[in-house]
Amino acid sequence: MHEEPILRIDHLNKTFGDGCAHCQQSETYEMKINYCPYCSTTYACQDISLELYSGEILGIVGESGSGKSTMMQCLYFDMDVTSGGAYIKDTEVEEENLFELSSQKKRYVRNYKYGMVYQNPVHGLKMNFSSVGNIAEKLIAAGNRNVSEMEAISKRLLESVHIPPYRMKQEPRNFSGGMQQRVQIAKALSNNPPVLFLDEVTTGLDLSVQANVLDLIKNIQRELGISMIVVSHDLAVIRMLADRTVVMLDGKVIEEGLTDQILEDPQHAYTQQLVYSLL
Ligand SMILES: Nc1ncnc2c1ncn2[C@@H]1O[C@H](COP(=O)(O)OP(=O)(O)OP(=O)(O)O)[C@@H](O)[C@H]1O
Repeated sequence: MHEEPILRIDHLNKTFGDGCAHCQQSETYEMKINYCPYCSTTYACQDISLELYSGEILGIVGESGSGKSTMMQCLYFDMDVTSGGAYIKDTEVEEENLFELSSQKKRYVRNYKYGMVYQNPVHGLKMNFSSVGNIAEKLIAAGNRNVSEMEAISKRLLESVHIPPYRMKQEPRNFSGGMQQRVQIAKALSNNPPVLFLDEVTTGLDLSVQANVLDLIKNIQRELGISMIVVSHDLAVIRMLADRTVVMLDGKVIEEGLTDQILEDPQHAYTQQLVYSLL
């Protein structure tokens, strides 16, 4: 299945703070963790290079604070990177570093090439819009102006994530956590993006609801062949979804490989700990 990647991340760095003489010397003790106690700078993502291939689910696993969400937010242009590049297979922006695009081109990538599902639905949904209205908002951002067409697309998408028709005109703030996540997924799928980012989408949901959302994601991937980056601190979630897995610790990639391989033969001590905790 693997030829040219659909998305390539190249030496991504994201730092919160300006650094100091201590932490800028990269081999000091402090840099083995990602926080400098002298100047409070956090090196949230350090030299991350990854490839996402067409039709695969790439899992990113790591403990809280390892830099997973920061990486996703940089990719989705929610925050600026400190340095590095990202490249997507697309005729409009081929060969261009996505982080250096004009804001107009970034909007194009965000609206047509990417979908994002946040851990907290508040970040992905307008809680005072109806569910249909939430999806229409994304369609409008991509230039659609035909009201009846937008309504039809929205209803079809909501149906595909099992939102019953009588709830489609309701505001997601009155929905359960699992339903809110399903509306977010429907919204992220509008405009048929080739790449979907999912950040801890089942964290905080109870186990049976988690299982439903994970099944839904797996089915969507099978039916639509969308490439996905799925972030979770929970290796059980990654095991269920991901074809390949990347393990992050203190802002760095410490191990990557086929998910089965990582599970059967983890190399890094931290990965071994993660895998054994599943047993
Ligand atoms: N806006 C910010 N300002 C300063 N530090 C930040 C900011 N956002 C994140 N960080 C720090 O960057 C590091 C990585 O955080 P990040 O949220 O990416 O980790 P994570 O692996 O996604 O964990 P979690 O799932 O708990 O969010 C942490 O040390 C965090 O405190």
